[in-house]
Amino acid sequence: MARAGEGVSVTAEFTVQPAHQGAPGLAHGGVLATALDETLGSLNWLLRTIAVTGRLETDFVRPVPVDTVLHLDARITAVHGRKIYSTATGRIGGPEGPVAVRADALFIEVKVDHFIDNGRPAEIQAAMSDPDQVRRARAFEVNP
Ligand SMILES: CCCCCCCCCC(=O)SCCNC(=O)CCNC(=O)[C@H](O)C(C)(C)COP(=O)(O)OP(=O)(O)OC[C@H]1O[C@@H](n2cnc3c(N)ncnc32)[C@H](O)[C@@H]1OP(=O)(O)O
Repeated sequence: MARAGEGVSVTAEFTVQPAHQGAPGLAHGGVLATALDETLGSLNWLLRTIAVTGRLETDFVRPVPVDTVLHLDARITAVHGRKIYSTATGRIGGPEGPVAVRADALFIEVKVDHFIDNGRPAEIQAAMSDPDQVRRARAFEVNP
């Protein structure tokens, strides 16, 4: 669950589950990168822009144990043509706790055809025929 903040920003929390571990008892870096990517990606909804991740540069600053709540904070830093630049931090021990992960991202605006042309037809068809408008829109955002 992500919430709009001041300016073009969002905050979110992600709880590291046992299924997310890489080294014993610690979050896998790829899962943490996914949490950052998802939080950064939700910023584009505030701009009402359809965009995909072109570049995601991640710093892993501290190990994140299983059962930890990662407090995510993301904001847009610049928009230039189709390019949307954004940055995010993930803190542990609370929203003001130490930074465990951070990322800088570049999202590229695309037409909805990006998904229709490149996605698997069965999933595209299922998403497009969902009578719930909100679910239909969000189906393109995150895998169920
Ligand atoms: C309906 C709701 C949808 C919600 C989506 C939520 C997404 C969730 C987050 C994700 O995980 S998205 C999935 C992972 N990402 C991808 O699958 C993207 C795969 N890559 C592509 O499809 C294409 O590379 C891409 C659409 C990103 C760019 O191809 P284009 O041919 O449209 O762009 P082009 O090459 O013309 O580049 C446009 C500008 O962006 C720049 N650019 C593109 N990719 C870049 C890159 N990787 N690094 C730096 N710059 C990049 C490029 O230099 C150029 O800059 P300039 O305008 O200044 O010339």
